[in-house]
Amino acid sequence: MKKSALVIINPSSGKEKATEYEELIRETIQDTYSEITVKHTEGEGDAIRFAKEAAENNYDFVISLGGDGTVNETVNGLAPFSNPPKLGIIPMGTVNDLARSLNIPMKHEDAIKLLDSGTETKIDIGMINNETYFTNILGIGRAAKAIHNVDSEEKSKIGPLAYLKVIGKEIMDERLFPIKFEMEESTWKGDVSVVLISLIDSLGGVKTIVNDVDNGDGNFHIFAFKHLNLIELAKMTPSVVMGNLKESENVHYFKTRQVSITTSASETQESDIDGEQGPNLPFDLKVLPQHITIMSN
Ligand SMILES: Nc1ncnc2c1ncn2[C@@H]1O[C@H](COP(=O)(O)OP(=O)(O)OP(=O)(O)O)[C@@H](O)[C@H]1O
Repeated sequence: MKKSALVIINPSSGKEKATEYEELIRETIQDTYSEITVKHTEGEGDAIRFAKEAAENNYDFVISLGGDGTVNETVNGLAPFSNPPKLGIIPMGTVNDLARSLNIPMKHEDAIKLLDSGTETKIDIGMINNETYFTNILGIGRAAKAIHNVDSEEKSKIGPLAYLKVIGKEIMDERLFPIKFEMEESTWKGDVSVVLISLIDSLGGVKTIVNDVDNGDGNFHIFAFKHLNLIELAKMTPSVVMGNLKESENVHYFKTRQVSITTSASETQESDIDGEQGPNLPFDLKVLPQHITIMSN
């Protein structure tokens, strides 16, 4: 049967090298996909639109070339469909959290090979208020934003400590906010400094920071930090380096498929989704278990 693939390229990603790989992708998948369409994004929202059109037109495969922002947009185009096309990722950004968590090689030629010879892996998708989707991490609180702005050169030099440094700057002026989690299993409320809700085991490009999260286990992993001041950060460093953050005394940890998150009426809390600005609280979060199939390693 004739199969069709759409290649979405963000030409601005990865030092503008994305378009160079167009031909190699065609050669790699043309035996399986007789109809290959290539579309280049020009700005925000294009990758969402292209992926949505592909799903509406019953494409079999959508390939996303770009950083986490482009992949997140592609997923937002595919996720509303009950049986979306398979997804391929060629990581071209600086962080590439989802690709790292799926062992997709950072070397582009190797990642392209997987489009044909990789293993199909089903991943969970997080759904916010029935309209926004994420694959990696949702952050709430000021320090959450800082995490995604960690310098990539520093990350490769000093690993997870690069995060502590950036967060350290942000928390000189720590401000706690009230939060309430209403889960299927229980309700919890308290004052926190920052909340991270993860679907994957890689955070900001460092794969070990949350090392017991299995992408595809059907759960959100919620880390609510009581404090992010310098003393607590110093105490937490071993847990962060070892990837067992949930054992830290400074962290309230919850694992759940579904959660409503609210703050007090007088608070406005912004969020950060997969490295991009997300909506403000309140949230109704649901996991769509193993909803998207990705070619991985
Ligand atoms: N042709 C284009 N020129 C400039 N920007 C674009 C273009 N197409 C899409 N964009 C923008 O690129 C952003 C996504 O970039 P993405 O995160 O994928 O790559 P990156 O910034 O290289 O990666 P990273 O964030 O990992 O460093 C989106 O905000 C989108 O608006």
